[in-house]
Amino acid sequence: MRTSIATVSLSGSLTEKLTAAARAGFDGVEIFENDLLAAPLSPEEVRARCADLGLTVDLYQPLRDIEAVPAEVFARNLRRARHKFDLMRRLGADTVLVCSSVDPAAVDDDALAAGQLSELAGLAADFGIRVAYEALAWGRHVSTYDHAWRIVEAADHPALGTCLDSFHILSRGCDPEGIEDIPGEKIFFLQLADAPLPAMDVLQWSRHHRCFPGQGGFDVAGLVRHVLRTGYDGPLSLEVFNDVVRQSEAGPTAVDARRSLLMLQEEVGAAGPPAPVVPTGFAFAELLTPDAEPLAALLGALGFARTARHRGKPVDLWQQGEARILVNTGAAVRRDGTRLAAVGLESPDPAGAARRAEALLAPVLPRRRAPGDAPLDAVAAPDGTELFFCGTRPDGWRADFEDVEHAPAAPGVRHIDHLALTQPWHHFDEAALFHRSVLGLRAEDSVDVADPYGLLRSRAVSNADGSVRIALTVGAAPTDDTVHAQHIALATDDVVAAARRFRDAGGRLLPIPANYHDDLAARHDFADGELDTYREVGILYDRDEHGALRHCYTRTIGGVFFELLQRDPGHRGYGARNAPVRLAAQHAARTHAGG
Ligand SMILES: O=C(O)c1ccc(O)c(O)c1
Ligand SMILES: [Mg+2]
Repeated sequence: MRTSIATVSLSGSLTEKLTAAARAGFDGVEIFENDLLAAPLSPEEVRARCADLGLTVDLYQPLRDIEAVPAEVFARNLRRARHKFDLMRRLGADTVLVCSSVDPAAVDDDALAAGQLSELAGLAADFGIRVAYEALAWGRHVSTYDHAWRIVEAADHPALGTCLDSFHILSRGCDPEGIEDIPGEKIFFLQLADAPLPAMDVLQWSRHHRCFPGQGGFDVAGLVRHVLRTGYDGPLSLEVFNDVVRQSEAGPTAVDARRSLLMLQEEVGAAGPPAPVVPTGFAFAELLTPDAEPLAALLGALGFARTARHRGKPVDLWQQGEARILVNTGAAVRRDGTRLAAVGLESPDPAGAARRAEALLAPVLPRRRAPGDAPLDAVAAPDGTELFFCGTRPDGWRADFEDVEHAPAAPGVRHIDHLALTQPWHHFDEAALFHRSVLGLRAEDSVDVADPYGLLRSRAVSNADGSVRIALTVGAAPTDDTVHAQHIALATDDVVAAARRFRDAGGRLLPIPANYHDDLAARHDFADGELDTYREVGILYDRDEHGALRHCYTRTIGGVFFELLQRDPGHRGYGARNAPVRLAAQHAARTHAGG
C-alpha cells in the first residue's frame, strides 16, 4: 500500500517538509496550496525536488467554494480553476482536491452542484487532471461523505470522484460502513487523521486538534477496512492540522506519522512490522548523576544496598528485592542534572523486540556501549530515554557487574512499580504511540491534572499483568522544573513501615499539608487511627472499586525523586487525584529550599 502525507501535517519550509517525508519513508505527498505559495521554488523546481527525493505528488489541495453558485460566479470559479490546473501540470500533480463549499452564496441544490462539478471535471480532464470532491464537516450544504458521493454519482463524469477524509466522517458520527456502497474506483483519494474526542466546534477541532491515527479517539482502522473493501487502491494519506505539529521539527513528526501508518497497516491486516514482544518486567532503571553521594544517601535510606559495581565503568548497582537502580557517574551531566537516562526492560526475545522497534522507526543504539560490555539490544524513545531489551539469562547485563561486599538490603521494597517519565511538551502523543506500538503496551486514557502553575497531562502505558507500567506526563509550562522531574515508584507491601524506616534512616519525605488529610476524612471511612498515621507520616491515599493506593514521595535530587507505593491488588491507578497536592508540595519544598 502506498503511503502519503499532506505537507500541512509537517512544519517548516516546503523543502524541509518534503525532505522529512522522504526520509521517513513516505511514497508521496499532498501539496497544500499555502505551502507552495510560500515557497521560493517554482512549481517545476518543486516537481524536480520531489522526484529527486523519490516522492510522487499525489494531490494538490484545496480548491474551495467552487460549486452550487450562480452562473456568473461559477464562470469566475472556472477561471480560477484553470489557473490551478495549469499550475498542477507544472507541478506534476494529477489529482486536485475540491472541498465542499462554505460560501454563503452557495445554494442548497444538489443538481446544480453536480452539474457544475461535472463541468469542472470536464475542464480538468483537458489537463489530464482528476477532481476529488470532499465533504468538509462544516460544509455549508454538503457536510457528509454520503452526500458528497450522491452528488459525484449524479454528476457522472469519469474525471470526478470523491475524497474520503476520516476526520470529516468520524467527527460527525457518520457510520463508515456506507463507504462500501461507493465503487472503489470512484474513491479518488483517502485522507486519514485521528482526533481526541472532547466535544468542540467541528471547524476548530479539525483545524487545530487532528492527530495521527492511533493518537486520538477515532476508529480510523475500522474506516480504512471499509475503504479497502471497495477495492480502493490509492495511497493512505495523512492529513493532520495540528498546532503542536506546526511548532515541532518536521523530521521527528514525519517519523511519528510513518509509525502511525505502519501501526494502522498492521491493524487492518496489511503488511506490518514483526509482531510485538511485550516486556515482562523492569530489569533496571539507570540514573546519571554528577555526584553519587546524595543519591547513595537517598537509596541507602530507602533500604537499597549497593550490591555490585560495573567492571569497566563508574556505575553502581543498588538493589532491594527485585528493584534495581544503576547509578552512573561516568557521563557528563550538569551539576544539578541527575536524571533517569535508561530503562532496562526484561524481554522474552530481546532481538525480536529490537527488530520490531527498528521496523517502527525507533532509533537503534549501538549494541555494545564499551569494549567488554555484554551486547544489549537498545533503542531510543522519543524523549531520548534509552530502552534496553534485556534477556532474563544471568549472563546478560548483570554479568558486566562484579558483586561487592554489602550489608543486606531492607525487606521493604519488592520491585519497581512504575516509572513516571516526563515528556517534552510537543512529544506527548508521539510518546504514547511509541510505547504502545514499539513495546506492545496498552495505553490508558489520558488524564489532566491541575498543577498549581499549569496543567499536567498524564497517560499510562502498561503490560497486561502490570509488571511494566510507565506513566508518561507532560507539563503545560515548559520551563517549570518541578513538573519536569522524573520519578521511580517503588512497590512495597507496607508503605507506612517503609516510610517510617526511611525517616528513621535520615530520609526526608515530602511534607503533605494538613488540609489534604482533613479532606480525606471527609471522603473516605478509615479504621481507628489509620488516618492519623497517614497524617503523621505524610501518606497520600486514593481508593476506587478495586481497592486502595497508599503512597508518599522523597525529596527531589536534580531531576529525579522516588515514590514509595502500596497498591491493593487490582488497583490500577497512579494516584492522579493526589498529583495536584504532590506538585504543590514540591513547588513549596523548592521555594523553601531557596529555589
Ligand atoms: O480545513 C480545511 O479548510 C480543509 C482543507 C482541505 C482538507 O482536505 C480538509 O480536510 C480540510
Ligand atoms: Mg481533508
